[in-house]
Amino acid sequence: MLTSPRPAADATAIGPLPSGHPPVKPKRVGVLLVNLGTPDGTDFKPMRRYLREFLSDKRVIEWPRAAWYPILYGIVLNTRPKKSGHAYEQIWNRERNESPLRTFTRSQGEKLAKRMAGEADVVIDWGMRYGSPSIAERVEALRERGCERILCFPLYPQYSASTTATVNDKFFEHLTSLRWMPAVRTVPAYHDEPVYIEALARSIETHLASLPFEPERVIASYHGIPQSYFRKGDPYHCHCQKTSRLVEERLGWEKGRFMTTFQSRFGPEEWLQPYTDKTVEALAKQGIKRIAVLNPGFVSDCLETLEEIAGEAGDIFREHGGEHFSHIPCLNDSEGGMDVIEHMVRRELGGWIG
Ligand SMILES: C=CC1=C(C)c2cc3[nH]c(cc4nc(cc5[nH]c(cc1n2)c(C)c5CCC(=O)O)C(CCC(=O)O)=C4C)c(C)c3C=C
Ligand SMILES: [Fe+2]
Ligand SMILES: [Fe+2]
Repeated sequence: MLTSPRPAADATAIGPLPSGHPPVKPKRVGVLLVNLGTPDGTDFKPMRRYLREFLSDKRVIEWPRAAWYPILYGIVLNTRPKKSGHAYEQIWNRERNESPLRTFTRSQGEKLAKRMAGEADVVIDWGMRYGSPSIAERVEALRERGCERILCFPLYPQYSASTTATVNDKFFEHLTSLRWMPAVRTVPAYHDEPVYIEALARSIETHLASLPFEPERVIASYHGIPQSYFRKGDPYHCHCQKTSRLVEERLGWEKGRFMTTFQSRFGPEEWLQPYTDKTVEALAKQGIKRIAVLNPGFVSDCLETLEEIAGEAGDIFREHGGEHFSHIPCLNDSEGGMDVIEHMVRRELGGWIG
């Protein structure tokens, strides 16, 4: 729990309380940053617990339960925890014994609290859709501090039902259990916000300037979703394309140097294309020797960016004749990244603060 240093409002301002009255708390405004989630450890048990919660979510896997559960419980949860645990081991933050996603999310919360320190009675907290700290736990912690208004911020620049909506679902689900429900708001997608586009463009320029080579192609690789979700009306694909178009316009490069792809296929369906791994392979085969890849859809580096892109995609590129591969880090808790988070929070708190 991260609080601005201003003293709390005077809780006794309403006068003496009748006996048996529950304690009166100072009125505060809470901000809850929520990212996807992460296992508590890389061993089979915590991995299975996390994957079970994640892959049981109907917003993530939309197949009928009667078809999906036999596969989930019969195959996926017996095989994937070991494989994923091994992948997480490659990127695990051993100092804190946690995944990078949790480390970055915590740091974003702490840095946001410092940036909001001038605001009276604003409390910043963070949680995860799957695993810990849970949304319910952190909403309760905010209410304990007197937050009668809560802004829930799903940390996804591009909206998808499989990410943004499921965070909001879980948030609202907890509210249904409360007698005294806080007033709530949720932060919308910000795929085309100028502050976000500028932060991405600058992170690309800064990173490229630090490289000993000049990439012939720079690829914006987004997490994919099944094409069927897109056909049912999920705006995610359009949000990704718009982010890429705006970044490309801002960079002002020659046409064709900046590309957009989709990574992390899961299951037998067709996912959004072009696929990142296939594109990287094709570029290497075409004789392209130098590329850089960024992940604009991820607010923090995580398994999908550090292992799948910085690791695997780099290997694929080199195996097929590429020579220089560089991963451009996510905005994480950088100044530019924090500018984006602070901008969105201040805008969405309009009328609640200041
Ligand atoms: C049908 C399956 C999946 C959909 C749809 C999906 C959408 C989606 N996911 C992210 C962001 C992240 N996904 C992460 C891991 C991950 N995603 C899926 C499946 C779907 N994702 C799986 C099976 C996994 C786990 C991989 C494993 O452990 O084996 C992560 C990484 C979490 C971490 O701790 O590092 C993120 C982040 C987005 C943005 C998205 C749709 C827009
Ligand atoms: Fe995912
Ligand atoms: Fe589209």
